[in-house]
Amino acid sequence: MSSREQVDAEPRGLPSTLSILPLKDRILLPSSAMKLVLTTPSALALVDDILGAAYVKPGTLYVGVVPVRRDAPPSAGGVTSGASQLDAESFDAEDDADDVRAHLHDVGTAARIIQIARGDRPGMKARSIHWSPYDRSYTLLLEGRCRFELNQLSSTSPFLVAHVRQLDSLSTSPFRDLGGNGRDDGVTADDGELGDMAASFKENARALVDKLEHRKGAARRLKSMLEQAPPHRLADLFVAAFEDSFDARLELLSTTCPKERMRRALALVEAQLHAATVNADVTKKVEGRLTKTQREYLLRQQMAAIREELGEGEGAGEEDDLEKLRAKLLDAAPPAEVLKTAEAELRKLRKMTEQAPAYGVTRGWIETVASLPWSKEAATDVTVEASSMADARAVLDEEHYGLDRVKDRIIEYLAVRRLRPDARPPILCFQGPPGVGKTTLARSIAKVLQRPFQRISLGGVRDEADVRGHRRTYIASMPGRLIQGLKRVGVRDPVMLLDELDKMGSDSRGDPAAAMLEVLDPEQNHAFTDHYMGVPFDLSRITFLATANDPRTIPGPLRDRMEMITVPGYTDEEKLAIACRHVVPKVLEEHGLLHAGREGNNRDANTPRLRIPRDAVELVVRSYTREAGVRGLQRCLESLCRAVAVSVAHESDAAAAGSANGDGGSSPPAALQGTHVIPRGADGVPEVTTELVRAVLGPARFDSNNDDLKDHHGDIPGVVAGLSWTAVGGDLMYIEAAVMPGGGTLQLTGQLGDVIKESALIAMSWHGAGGKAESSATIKTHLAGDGLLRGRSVHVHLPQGAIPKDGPSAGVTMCTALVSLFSDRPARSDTAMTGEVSLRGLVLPVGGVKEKLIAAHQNGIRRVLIPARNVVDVEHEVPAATREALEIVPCVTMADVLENAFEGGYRIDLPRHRARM
Ligand SMILES: Nc1ncnc2c1ncn2[C@@H]1O[C@H](COP(=O)(O)OP(=O)(O)OP(=O)(O)O)[C@@H](O)[C@H]1O
Repeated sequence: MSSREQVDAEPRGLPSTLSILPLKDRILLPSSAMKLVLTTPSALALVDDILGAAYVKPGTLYVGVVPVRRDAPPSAGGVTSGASQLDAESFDAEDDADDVRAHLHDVGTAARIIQIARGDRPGMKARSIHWSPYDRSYTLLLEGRCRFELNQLSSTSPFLVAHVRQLDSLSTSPFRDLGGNGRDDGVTADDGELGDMAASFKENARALVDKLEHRKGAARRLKSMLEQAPPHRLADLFVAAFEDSFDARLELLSTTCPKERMRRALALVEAQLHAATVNADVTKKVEGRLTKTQREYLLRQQMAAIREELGEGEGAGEEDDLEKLRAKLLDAAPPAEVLKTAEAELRKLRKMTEQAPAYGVTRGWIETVASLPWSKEAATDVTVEASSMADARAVLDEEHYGLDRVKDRIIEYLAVRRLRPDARPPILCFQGPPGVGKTTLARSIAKVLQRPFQRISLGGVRDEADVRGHRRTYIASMPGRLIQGLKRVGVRDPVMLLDELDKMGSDSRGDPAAAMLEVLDPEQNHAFTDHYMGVPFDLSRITFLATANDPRTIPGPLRDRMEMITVPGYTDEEKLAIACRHVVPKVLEEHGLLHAGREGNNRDANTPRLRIPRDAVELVVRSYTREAGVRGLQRCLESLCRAVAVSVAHESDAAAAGSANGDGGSSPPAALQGTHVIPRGADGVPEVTTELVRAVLGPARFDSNNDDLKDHHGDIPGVVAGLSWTAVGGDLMYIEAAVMPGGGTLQLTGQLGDVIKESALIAMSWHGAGGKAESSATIKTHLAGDGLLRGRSVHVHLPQGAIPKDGPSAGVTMCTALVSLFSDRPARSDTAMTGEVSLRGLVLPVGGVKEKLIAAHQNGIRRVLIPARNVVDVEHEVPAATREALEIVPCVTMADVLENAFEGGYRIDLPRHRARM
């Protein structure tokens, strides 16, 4: 603003002519103020005229503000910031005063000019080159003082001037002289009817202002104004403050009778009060009910609606998303009952905000339902065709070496499935030591059945919720492993392997085995209800298989539901064959040691970049692994591959750089070579020699020459070779017995389970006479009678204390060790034994004979004493090479064992030799 002038003087009455400011779309009421920014030529001329007057007469301080009729030409009226006005020049130049008058209303407001400020035209650039006299503006602050009737226009240029007739009193200013009385309209403050109406109006207005007080700061000011204003001003004051609509204001402006005005204002204030009361009540109620999240939701919805209105379309995004989810849900085609529940949840979701805690939970649940294979099945529902039985066998043979009996059993299983496709197949459980191919056999079955394969690992599962899921109310709850597996596999009829079923435990968090019972029970599993899902899923189309290392630890009821198939451990020869045919190619491929295709060196695809000859594998089998399966062997071969990889990778680099000299061209530089120099065969291909095996794997881990007990046990009474079965397969184990100072007790050491401890007690109490009634000479009575137990105890130790041992099959070995101890005769060094012993000296059959005999064979044992009833297993299970290498002696009683355990036989009556301490 370049200048500012304060114009201030009080007039006594309105002059008969007034300069007129036509105003479009807005109405200035008496008793209210208005700011106008004037930019049109006529308005500028009007203000110029006021300012240019040498003597400012009181009458010139007024302008007449007259509303423009709605039907005036649209071009009429120049809009400026914060104000709109009619530009008199915008009327057709030909129009005479009467035409211009016709566009204006009959009643206007005489306004006192409170302030005039000069400025640039809004939107003008400060340094405009083409300045025009109109590139400027005036800002007027006007105060409405009284109504006037607009008569003829006396001039239309350069601005409008009109003859006017004052309608209201001019003497009171609502802003300065609130207590004044208006006179000239013939109304007095004590006019009875107006006074009553004013009182009632004030009461309502007060109540209204109270209701609005907390929203509008101005309401408080208005309240005091209403209290003090004379009755005939009340209506104007109120409408100016509360009514924004042009029509309502125009109506009041046009109502010249003060009583009529008051009547209208009274109706208005009552209506406003009613609306405000209802509004306040509703708001109160709604606010009471709305939680913070709901309020957020409401606001978000409004925001979404606004965005939609603006065409930003983001509001539709979430809806689209939920629509997609619904489509996915319908696509999954769950049973009607499940669909109904899911749809209900979806409806709930639509009413929630994304920030609500329940939103994620509900959405996660619906997504899980939508991604489960409720009706999707594997592409081929194979009931193995007659011709494909041979194919099935071929697949099994191709992927697994040996295991003929296991494969036979699998083929039988497949054949029954073909003949009775509708029957529920038995659940096969492959039991055996680790790394013997149980998992891969299950995979082969899936391949034969052409079904997707899914492995569910149950090792270490202690919580029922792992199987059956957590209820949705838990934080971070999710479905159990079964449902998760189904979600991953994507069909409802996969082959599902329950791996390591025996490693499932149970604790305070429930019994997962019980849940597993339901999964495997054909009577129940068609409606398996996961806690998280809360709706049943039909598991009956799944082909379940299971694996276990030690089936004894599978709970009885679960074991009864399955058919156990033993996958025995391998002999060294079998391991060698498996390694050469399956494991070596596999590890070479995994380490990038097969040529991918024709390369610069002209190698064919899949020719190895590393050769691992049979003697190297054999060395690994014999000296670096002691296991029933081939997992440790595989790990050793992988170590060898890694050691060679550096050299081969370097060779590749060199070949790429064009400096290679065939395969055997360049050796890695010293920095890369590490500690191993990789030898090459005659054709230049790197080769794993036995020396390299020793260099990479270190000293032999299982060198039998280091075993002192094995070397010397033939000389020591009380030390006997037993054959045991552990989770890693068969093993040869020396049991040592000695007499120690003590109180006549039996002491056992070597990480033993309960069953083996019982066997030791039985061995102690065993009737030395082989169960004959006439002899009561048990070992214990013998020891006591001989005075050997006086002040002494027997100590039996099973070496390799780090390995847990349990089971009854050490019974005969412990008896023999005690007899050897007390008879002071060493047992035969070439003989090992296994068998459970009864209290009366009978030798009972045991498990794991195949692994035990293999272990005996591998450890250079020549004779084995086994329970007579296990002979049949030997014929079925034990490889011919092992059978032929061993002298197998069946035993019925302990007498038979002792007869064969000592050089030159053994007579049953216990000798009274002192045992060596
Ligand atoms: N008879 C076999 N023929 C070919 N490969 C075999 C044979 N037995 C085992 N393997 C190989 O040994 C590896 C280990 O087998 P797998 O994982 O199936 O053992 P597992 O018995 O399931 O062991 P775990 O009890 O620890 O799960 C696999 O790579 C598999 O190919």
